[in-house]
Amino acid sequence: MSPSLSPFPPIADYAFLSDCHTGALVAPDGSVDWLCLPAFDSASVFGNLLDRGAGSFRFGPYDINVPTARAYEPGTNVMTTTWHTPSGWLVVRDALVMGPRRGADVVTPHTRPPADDDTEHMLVRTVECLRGSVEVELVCEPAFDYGRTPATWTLVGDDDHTADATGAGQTFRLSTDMLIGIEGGSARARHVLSTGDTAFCALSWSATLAAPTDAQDAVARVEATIHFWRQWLSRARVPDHHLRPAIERSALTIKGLTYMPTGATVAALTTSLPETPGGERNWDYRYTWIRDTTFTLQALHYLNLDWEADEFMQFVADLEPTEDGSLQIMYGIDGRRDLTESTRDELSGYEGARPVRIGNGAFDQRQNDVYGAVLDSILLHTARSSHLPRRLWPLVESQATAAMKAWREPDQGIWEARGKPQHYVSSKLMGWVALDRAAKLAAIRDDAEREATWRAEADVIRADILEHGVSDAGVLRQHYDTEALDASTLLAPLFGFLPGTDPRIRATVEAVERDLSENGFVLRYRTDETDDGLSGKEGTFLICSFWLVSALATIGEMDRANAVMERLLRIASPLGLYAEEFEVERARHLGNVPQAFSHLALIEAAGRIVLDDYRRELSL
Ligand SMILES: OC[C@H]1O[C@H](O[C@H]2O[C@H](CO)[C@@H](O)[C@H](O)[C@H]2O)[C@H](O)[C@@H](O)[C@@H]1O
Repeated sequence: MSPSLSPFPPIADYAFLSDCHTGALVAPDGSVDWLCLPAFDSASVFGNLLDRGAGSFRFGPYDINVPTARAYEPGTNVMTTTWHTPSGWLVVRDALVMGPRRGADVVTPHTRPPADDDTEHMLVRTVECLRGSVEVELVCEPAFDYGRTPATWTLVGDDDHTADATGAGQTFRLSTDMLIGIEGGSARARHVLSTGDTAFCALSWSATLAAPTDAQDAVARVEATIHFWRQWLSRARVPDHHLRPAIERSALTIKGLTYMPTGATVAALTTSLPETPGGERNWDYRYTWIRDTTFTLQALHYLNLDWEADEFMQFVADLEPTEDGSLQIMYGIDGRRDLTESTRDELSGYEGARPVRIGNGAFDQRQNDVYGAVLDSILLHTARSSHLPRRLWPLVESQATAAMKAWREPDQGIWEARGKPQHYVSSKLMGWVALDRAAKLAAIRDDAEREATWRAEADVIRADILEHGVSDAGVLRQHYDTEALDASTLLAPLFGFLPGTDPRIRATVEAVERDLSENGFVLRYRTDETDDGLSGKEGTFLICSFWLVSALATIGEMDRANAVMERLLRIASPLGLYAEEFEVERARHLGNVPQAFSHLALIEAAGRIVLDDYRRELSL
């Protein structure tokens, strides 16, 4: 389907709202095209993102679809859309409501703020007419269970201001100060506002279905949400630098991808936004990857948001391991282990990209980097809090033991290739990270015996990589049986496997920059050189481009690092968001959005540019 004729808005045009239980995507025309209830990984009730008949909720001026301006309320995940129509001006504000923060503002990084779980399970949309007179419309057309079940509407009370939508065993309530009419599966309202008039609508899905009583109440809830996000952000230490707005938007996005009840984070808000336009590289990212989340923790620690990271450590410590004692590579946001993948073949997919996948078949893959990711986080946690919590020690032992057993084996690698297992260099180097960090943790515990065992194994892994994983040109390669490049080898300097002064690191960074880049954006690998078990060429991978910034900083090439960073800032979405990939030819975002990987790597890259030494700042 030609993008110019596509009924689907570009991926980068969506605004992201979150209440840290679920999130919504709002299209420029004021339509909520993605919302899963009650949690990130629940079935969608508004799924227009993946099929134009799978549910939407529009609120905005009647007959005008292109807004004048869209922006987040500064320092928040609350959206403001300004509309200029032939007859006047409107401002709409959209928020997934967070309740007021009670108690004193907490300043120490390790103290959990009080009453933080104040989500109201409610989407509130307010409108004010600034000048003239404008007709506002509301069209709420849910389709439960990823579009399978249209809503049955029931008016509540006798004033036509409240209606319940039911389907697939779920009910939510629509409340508004406009008069609701029911037409089949949709609830509709239209109302003319004049200068100074306000109106609101709200969807609520908590057990009580409590809703705002009037527009003033609705505005107060939006204000409370603004206050919540600003208070949250005020606790982050963000460098005073021109990168500050990008760091702040990334911090707010990462927090917005966190599931508050457990502290787990989702890799992205969405499922099945294609990595290859019209292709099969469509994945469900609404789960918690150990790798993605432990990388996120680094970013949170860097921002001084240690208690957020502490929550996740508790989540990891409580996870149910597999039969051999190791962790899965990913879990549900509630800690569940089974994420069996299925397809929803009745959905068209975004711009025809099929299949739409629910669940993720990678959940039981062998990916040997995961032990290093966990142990690096535990060391970071220990360094930041100046002690190694006793309940984490069994995890250190089990992950180090698993890494000792696993590192010699081939695996699916950090990119979760669905092809033949290989001896991926980045998996081996994360194996080195696992045993290096385990040895350091044993030293902190005065356990000389384990320290010596784990250090000796780390040395063996390092020697193995340097013998089998380096090409004749002195460049780290993708796996032991190929000359192909892979951007994940940039992790070598970022995790301290070799220093930036080592010629092999310089050669690797420069090879990726020169041979794995398109117009300065980095591919994770070349799909024509790598059998990942899938068809189609993908876009450049944004985390890899941010890694290049960080890696260039480690080899002292600050001008080049800055140049790549500035290029990356220029391709951010108009609201400062990043999807997973960027297609250079058409200058568009691809893949799931917003993607934690991209935002957390932005924070690390910014940290390395601003500080020159990110890990020193992390006290490692
Ligand atoms: O490319 C194939 C794989 O793509 C997805 O994995 C990617 O996303 C993960 C979550 O951010 C990330 O941890 C991984 O490194 C990426 O390659 C997908 O989830 C996999 O099922 C798929 O095989």
